[in-house]
Amino acid sequence: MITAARMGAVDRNAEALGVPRKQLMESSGNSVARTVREEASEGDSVVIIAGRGNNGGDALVAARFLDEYDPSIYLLGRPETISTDIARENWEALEAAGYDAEAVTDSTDLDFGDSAVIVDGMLGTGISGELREPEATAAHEINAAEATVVSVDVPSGVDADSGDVPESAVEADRVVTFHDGKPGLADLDCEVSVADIGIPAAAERYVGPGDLELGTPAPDAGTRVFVIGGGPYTGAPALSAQAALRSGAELSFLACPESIKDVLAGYAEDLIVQEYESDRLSPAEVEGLIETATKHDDVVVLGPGLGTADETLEAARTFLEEFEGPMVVDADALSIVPEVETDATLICTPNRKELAKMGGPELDDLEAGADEIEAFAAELGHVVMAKAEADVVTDGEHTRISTRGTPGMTVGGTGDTLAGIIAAFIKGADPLDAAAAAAYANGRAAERLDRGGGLLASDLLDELPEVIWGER
Ligand SMILES: NC(=O)C1=CN([C@@H]2O[C@H](COP(=O)(O)OP(=O)(O)OC[C@H]3O[C@@H](n4cnc5c(N)ncnc54)[C@H](O)[C@@H]3O)[C@@H](O)[C@H]2O)[C@@H](O)CC1
Ligand SMILES: [K+]
Repeated sequence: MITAARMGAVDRNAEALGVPRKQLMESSGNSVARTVREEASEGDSVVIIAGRGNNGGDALVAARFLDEYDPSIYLLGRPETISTDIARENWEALEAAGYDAEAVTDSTDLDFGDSAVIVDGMLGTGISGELREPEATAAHEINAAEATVVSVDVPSGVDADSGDVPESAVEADRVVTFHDGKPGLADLDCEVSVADIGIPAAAERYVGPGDLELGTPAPDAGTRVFVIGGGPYTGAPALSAQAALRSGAELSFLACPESIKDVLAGYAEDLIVQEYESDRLSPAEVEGLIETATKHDDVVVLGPGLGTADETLEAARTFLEEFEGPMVVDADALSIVPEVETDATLICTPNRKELAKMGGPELDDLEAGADEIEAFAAELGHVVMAKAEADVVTDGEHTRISTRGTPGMTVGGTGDTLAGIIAAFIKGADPLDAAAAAAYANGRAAERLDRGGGLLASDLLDELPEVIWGER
């Protein structure tokens, strides 16, 4: 099953792989025509009703594959208002080739005659709200006709994600949906078939610009990120906190020992540093940290630079068990995740060594071991983002791989920037989508900068907004 938003992302990834939407539209139209041929007999008449979006574009393509029925083609609305280039090009192709194609603005002009099959290509996944005119009346007429109704992708009006069926929606006999099943079609009382339209498997498997678009939050998401890190180290938490800001977080707070407060604050004036008394994180601090994070509805990054002192790990464990909000767990805090019982959403970001230390698979090649990582995430009950040349991100059910990035990223600190980006992306999002988008952004930032060697994690910071808002 695939949601409309994810479908849009996969479709964009396909385009980046060299399979443009217009090519997919050609396959979609062809597969609709195949179903029409199953329903129509020789000499039957076929009517095609196209809306002004890509759903209509699919239907217009189908017309070219149905010459044997000499179909009557209706476009709902004026051709100038067709909303996408590829749909318009398919309309113009029909006109140029002399098809019986007519634009109607008043649906009462539709004439189905004694048609055997009506193709409903009015609205697909781009619908919002109740059907408007001329679609509403057209749907009414379609439902009143005797013909077999073949709907393109979804019966027009039905919400492909939620399954909401407004009263005005088309009642289909058959639906030809594309690439994968849609959750909103599961309960419909009609025959639904899934057509393979030639989207490469890599468009789902490997993160691309579509994942970035899907996983990037709205600019007004208002996320406050709270990095709990530092003690023995200072660079790591500062990189995470700054990466979160560069990725759209509204505020980045850092909790750290008093002894390093000035060092952290000195890295950037944008960081807000909240100190605690002891030299490293210890159980005494936990209650106060949870209170702060809960009060501000924070996304927490736990781990960067914390060190592995027993009392620190004890404190991290209590934090993980008691804080209920979303958390990115990195570095030293990772090893305790398997022992922790929590309903909170954790995104764990281990490298190869940390993955093994968590009890996960020992792998040289993460991509080759993606299934094992997926099984480990399922057992763990959290999202795992395993980092190496290829990053494997999985929620235990679905797995995506990021091959973005450069060899220069083996430099220290690029995992800390990644943790900060995930934190900025995660609020209200599907954690898998957020993590996949973050991996893409971090890797792309490096790709844009790479001059062969000498990359610094801090170089990525400036580049992140260019990638996230420039390329999405
Ligand atoms: N995403 C993909 O990978 C692919 C999508 N394809 C097709 O593209 C469709 C989605 O296309 P679009 O995003 O252009 O959207 P649609 O074609 O579903 O609808 C967009 C049009 O409907 C109008 N509209 C929206 N709400 C309305 C309402 N309540 N009443 C009347 N009109 C309304 C809009 O103004 C716009 O003109 C899919 O359903 C599918 O058929 C295929 O071409 C193949 C690949
Ligand atoms: K439709």
